[in-house]
Amino acid sequence: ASPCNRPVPATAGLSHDKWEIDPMELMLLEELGSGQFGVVRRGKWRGSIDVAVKMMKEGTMSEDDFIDEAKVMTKLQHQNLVQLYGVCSKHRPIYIVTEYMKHGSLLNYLRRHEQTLGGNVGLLLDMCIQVCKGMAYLERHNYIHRDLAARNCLVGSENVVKVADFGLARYVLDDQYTSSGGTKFPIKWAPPEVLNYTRFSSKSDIWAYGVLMWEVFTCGKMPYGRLKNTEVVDRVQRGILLEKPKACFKEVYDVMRKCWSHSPEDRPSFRVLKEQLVNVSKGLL
Ligand SMILES: CN(C)c1ccc2c(c1)CCN(c1cccc(-c3cc(Nc4ccc(C(=O)N5CCOCC5)cn4)c(=O)n(C)c3)c1CO)C2=O
Repeated sequence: ASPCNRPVPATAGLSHDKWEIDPMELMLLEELGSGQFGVVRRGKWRGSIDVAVKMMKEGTMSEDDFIDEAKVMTKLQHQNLVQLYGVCSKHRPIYIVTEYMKHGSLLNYLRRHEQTLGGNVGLLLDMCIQVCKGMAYLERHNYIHRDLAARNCLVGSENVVKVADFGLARYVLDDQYTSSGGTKFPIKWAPPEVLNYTRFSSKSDIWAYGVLMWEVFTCGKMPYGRLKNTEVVDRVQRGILLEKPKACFKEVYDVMRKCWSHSPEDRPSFRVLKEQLVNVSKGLL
């Protein structure tokens, strides 16, 4: 019974936020690298579950807004999305705890395995289709990634590819990253309406997805090579597109070009794109 002798509601204690992870249940292991928010380490949750733990560096993230959003993000569940398990928000720095992907970023994986991947168009196309499936799920849930690129996808065992860090761009405090004039803004993955009005949508994710396909079929080359951001903006505004990668069939390049239609309405949805890519894949193999 409670102090005032009123019966204790059966739900007491269960209201503990289920996206809140008890840091006592986490064992931190080696460092995996560092990103926008600071160091990320591998860890074990409840002794056996492999996790990655982002330890939020002070001043890098609008934490309260993120903690609110975390409730929504834990509900986004798909085999091609890196799962958010929860947050440790009762201490500072806060931790973001996600599924662990043992081969790291897709970009580094492509660069490291260019010799074996370069000739395997079927595998490259399959990686693109996996990312498309994850993005189609986000699109269905009206969730915009805002920074889709090979560097923000992760690779697990058996060439499983998953989309990571979706939606986090909204919580970055570094305006070099958030403003389109900033040095860290992903200009090379941005469509005209984002360059001009920072108007993000699932159709701006589609443009970025086209660039991701180009990254995959070039095994991790830098789009537009060493061109300066101002030169890339000028080309994109004038409708000059990335060239066809050598390893790429014309059908696949035609899909990329559709993703780079100048007006968002002319770009396909991820739902439509997935059907097209699966058909191309059946046709080629
Ligand atoms: C605002 N935006 C878009 C953000 C915000 C934060 C981040 C990112 C974007 C993307 C980068 N990033 C970040 C930083 C550091 C780690 C992770 C990161 C790295 C993982 N895995 C691995 C595994 C292995 C290796 C590795 O060392 N190697 C070398 C040997 O051969 C195998 C691979 C690296 N990472 C992993 O599973 N997660 C969930 C996150 C991540 C991804 O999460 C962030 O933390």
